[in-house]
Amino acid sequence: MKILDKVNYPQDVKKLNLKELTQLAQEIRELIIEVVSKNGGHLAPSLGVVELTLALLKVFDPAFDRLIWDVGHQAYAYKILTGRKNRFHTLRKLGGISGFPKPEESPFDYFGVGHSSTSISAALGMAVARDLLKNSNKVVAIIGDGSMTAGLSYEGLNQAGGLGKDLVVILNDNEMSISKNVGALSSFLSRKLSSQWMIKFKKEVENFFKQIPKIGEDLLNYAKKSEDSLKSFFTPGILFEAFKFNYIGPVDGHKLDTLIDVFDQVKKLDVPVLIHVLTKKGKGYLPAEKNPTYFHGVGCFEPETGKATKIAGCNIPTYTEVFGNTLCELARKDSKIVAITAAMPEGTGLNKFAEEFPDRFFDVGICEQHAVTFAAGLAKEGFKPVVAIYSTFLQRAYDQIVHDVCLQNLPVVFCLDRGGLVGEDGPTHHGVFDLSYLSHIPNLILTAPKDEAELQLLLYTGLKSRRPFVLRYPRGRGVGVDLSNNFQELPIGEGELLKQGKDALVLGVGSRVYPCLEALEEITDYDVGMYNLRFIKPITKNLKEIIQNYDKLIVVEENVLIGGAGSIILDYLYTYNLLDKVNILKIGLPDRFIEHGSQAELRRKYLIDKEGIKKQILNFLRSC
Ligand SMILES: Cc1ncc(C[n+]2csc(CCOP(=O)(O)OP(=O)(O)O)c2C)c(N)n1
Ligand SMILES: CC(=O)[C@@H](O)[C@H](O)COP(=O)(O)O
Ligand SMILES: [Mg+2]
Repeated sequence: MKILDKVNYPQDVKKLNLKELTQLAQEIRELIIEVVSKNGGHLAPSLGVVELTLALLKVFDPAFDRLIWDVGHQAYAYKILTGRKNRFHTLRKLGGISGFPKPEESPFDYFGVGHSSTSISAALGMAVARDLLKNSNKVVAIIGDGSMTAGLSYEGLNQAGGLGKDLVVILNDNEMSISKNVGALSSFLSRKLSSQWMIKFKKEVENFFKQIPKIGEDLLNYAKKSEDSLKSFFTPGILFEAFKFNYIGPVDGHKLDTLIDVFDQVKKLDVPVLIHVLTKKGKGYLPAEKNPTYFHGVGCFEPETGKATKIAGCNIPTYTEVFGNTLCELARKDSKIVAITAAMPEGTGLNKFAEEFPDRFFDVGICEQHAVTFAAGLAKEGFKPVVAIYSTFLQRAYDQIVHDVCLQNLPVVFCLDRGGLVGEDGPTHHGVFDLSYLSHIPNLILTAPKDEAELQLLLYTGLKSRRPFVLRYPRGRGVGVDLSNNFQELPIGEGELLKQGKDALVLGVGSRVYPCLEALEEITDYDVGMYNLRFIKPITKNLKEIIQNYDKLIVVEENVLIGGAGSIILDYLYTYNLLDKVNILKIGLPDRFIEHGSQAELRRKYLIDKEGIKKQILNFLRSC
């Protein structure tokens, strides 16, 4: 019988002895590999913290203590052991369990996460609340070394140390972000002292002092007393002790007995403690251990080999690939082009640029705010920075876009991948707000290519414009059009009429243009025109002429309706006193957080796929 068969909740874990826990770790890994090989997901991060999770649940009680995972992409074992073992096969499926801790899903998921580096601040808030309420629960934040590169983490550490609160921070250090971790902190953290080195060093110091006549013994005793401070000078402890955290570590994150002992000791303390745990990303599954970057967030694969189970016959490039290749092509002819990512070179497609132009590529770590202002500094000096950050993660750098780039009208090009519904990552990751949070910023040019070829032209245009310029494009493959090989600038603020029609005009945005065209092909009762609204800002300057013959307009976008392209068109009609002459339908996403599921399922459910668009257009035209 499997140990896992008799384990459903943390209280079941507490009953297990070391041997049973070790067996359970193996069984949990097998379950995670089996399910993720079918559903996709964050395999390597989750495999790396199985022992850490077991030790946490052995010592702490998540029904009483607050356990806050940072990002939460590594919490699969935690989900399995907190009542969701029997639903784990629904991971990231529409209607299934989320790939991230989600309070609506379980009380054990105490705080919602998905964007990195929030755990320490949230945990500190809970610790302060606990003390104000005179409660006695422990509060534990579990944060990775990559997430520790974000400034927000230090804001939390700083206040926590200042307040001196009873707070536990567990630093899960696997020396990896998605790619190899970057920055001074990463190299500082990996200054791990091998115990052999320390023992040899101490022996030599002892022998040295013993040779000193008369005072040697006293010096040796003094040295022994100061050994701890000497040691902390060499270990990363010195950094965290500067924040008034009591540093413990580094601890082997796969040795269950050690972890349980350390957690038991720490549980008795009532001061800020940081436990530095060393783990291996992908632990226990060789393909993931060998390639933790690929297996950080992976699609379906064959468990036996780790090989991706490819979607048959699909060789259309992704928007990401087209962006990365095109930027390399442009950078070969323009040495002023530099590229910036916030810890996501592979995800944004900048990995090829990094290989070809290592001196002009910058991975700043999970530091989106810094990335934007760093780009502004480069732009100020005449460079042409391209900042590639997912739409959802750029939300974190809103003020830097306003204050450091647009107000100074600096030529920074922002490439927002994952613009629109992203699918299985769900509400924390859907890039469905960018048209709303960017379109009101003065000086900013905001665009959405209808296909991968237009992405190339807009990227070229953006770099030529020497203006703050945004391209937003969807997760996934292009539509399969031929790519451009001779770039020409697109006129700023001009869209393109794709189809004549006399009864109504559809204004499509980005990824929705082709589904709109396909929908119009099936609408035979009406003669509906189609316009590609490739510039959301500045709105098409001759729009008045374009729409003057229509009394019905339909705007279609993969963005929330509030503040999106449809709102901008409404403002436009209001400004030119056209509101009473035109009936307008806005098709987009509702004022709510969209759940996880496949991109196709979600687009279908929220009526922004071809069928949904067709249905909404017909209902609208019939009602007019
Ligand atoms: C604000 C933000 N930027 C980027 C990401 C994308 N992201 C998710 S996990 C991750 C790396 C996290 O590294 P680490 O904290 O060390 O966790 P590990 O995967 O190594 O367990 C990144 C960059 C994110 N979730 N949030
Ligand atoms: C956990 C996290 O935030 C990233 O791993 C994200 O899931 C990557 O998304 P893509 O899979 O779209 O690159
Ligand atoms: Mg890491």
